Amino acid sequence: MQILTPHVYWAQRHGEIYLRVELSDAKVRPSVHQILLCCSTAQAHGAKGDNEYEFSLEFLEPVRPEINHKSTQRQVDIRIKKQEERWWDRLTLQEKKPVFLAPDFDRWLDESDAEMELQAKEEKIHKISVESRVRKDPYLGLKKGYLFMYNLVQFLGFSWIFVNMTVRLLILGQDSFYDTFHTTADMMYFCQMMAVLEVINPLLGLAKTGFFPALIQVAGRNCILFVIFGSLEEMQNKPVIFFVFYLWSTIEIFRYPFYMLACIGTEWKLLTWLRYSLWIPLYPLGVVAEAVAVIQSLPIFDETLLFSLPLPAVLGHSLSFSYILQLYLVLMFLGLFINFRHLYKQRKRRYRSRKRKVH
Ligand SMILES: CCCCCCCCCCCCC[C@@H](O)CC(=O)SCCNC(=O)CCNC(=O)[C@H](O)C(C)(C)COP(=O)(O)OP(=O)(O)OC[C@H]1O[C@@H](n2cnc3c(N)ncnc32)[C@H](O)[C@@H]1OP(=O)(O)O
Repeated sequence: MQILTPHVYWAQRHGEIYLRVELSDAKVRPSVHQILLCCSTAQAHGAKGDNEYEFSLEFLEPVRPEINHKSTQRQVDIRIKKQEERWWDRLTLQEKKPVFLAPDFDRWLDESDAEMELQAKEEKIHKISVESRVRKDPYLGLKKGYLFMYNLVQFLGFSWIFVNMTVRLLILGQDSFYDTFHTTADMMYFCQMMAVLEVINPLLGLAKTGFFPALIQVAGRNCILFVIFGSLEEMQNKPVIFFVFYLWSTIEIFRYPFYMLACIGTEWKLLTWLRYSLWIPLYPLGVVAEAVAVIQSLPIFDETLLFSLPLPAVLGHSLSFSYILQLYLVLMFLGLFINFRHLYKQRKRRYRSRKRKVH
């Protein structure tokens, strides 16, 4: 029986060499020593029938001694690890390619494609490790359950306010503006007191909300609700309350259900779009409405001297709370800027990562 040389096809990745030997039903005896691969196959079926086949390759750079090989009915697949993870310019030490060797176009990648493949593999491994770390959290179910209930309660509260105001507007028209506070304030107090949890949640690692944006949001609204509307009876029948409450509840009836779905790993595209788009007109309108409320309250604080700070006689009797509110007016627009930027980034991040997932 004569010894023949089989056709060998090759491809590489940064860390590995793939060889495919076109022989069927081969019993392979491969051995690799630093850079020399000797491969003999006993009694294989090749193009010239049953024969003994043999080939050897002197690799461009050192490889690891372990060889992974698998014979199938059609071919022999050999995988060899490179000693150093590096892209090779060619397979063999000799510049001239042996005649039995050819590229394996089924596996062939050029260097940049292989890099992208490597990157995709690393990203997949990273994702799996993050997911398994998250899965390891024994309280995950409890945390999600708590957040789900919190969001549900807020959704119901704000929906009640929104529906109540809408129905009253449809029935009473503009007259409904004047008693918004008396009909909805209790529920708004409840929802906004609960909203303090939105500042605490990120501190406890329960939600991924930004701490400062949440603080600005909750502190800003509660200042308007409790200090301006709650403590000044003269403000409580002003139409501005209608606009403030309506703008607040309009965003919340979309934001909380969006979070509820996130807690159970679901998403509705339209709801996501509304959560990440409605704030664009609503936020500035909300700040303007709140600013109008603050401006309307200034003379009332001056008159009633409520919350005024006592001063030494040489400086006058007291400092009206309206001065603090004027400073707050400036802070409001600073808060608007910070949160607008935050929400803009959240929107961009959301749509950028969604686009990437599609490809
Ligand atoms: C230091 C003293 C400060 C004094 C401040 C003085 C200045 C005050 C100025 C204040 C101006 C306020 C004006 C305002 O009251 C006017 C209005 O509200 S008008 C109505 C329109 N308003 C809005 O649209 C704002 C609504 N509010 C918000 O969007 C949030 O409160 C805000 C904190 C601003 C942003 O939210 P967040 O950072 O949470 O963004 P995301 O929604 O993208 O969430 C990020 C990820 O966290 C997950 N998450 C968040 N919360 C929950 C939750 N409760 N349950 C479950 N999951 C939650 C969310 O799913 C996101 O996860 P992922 O990234 O995986 O998608």
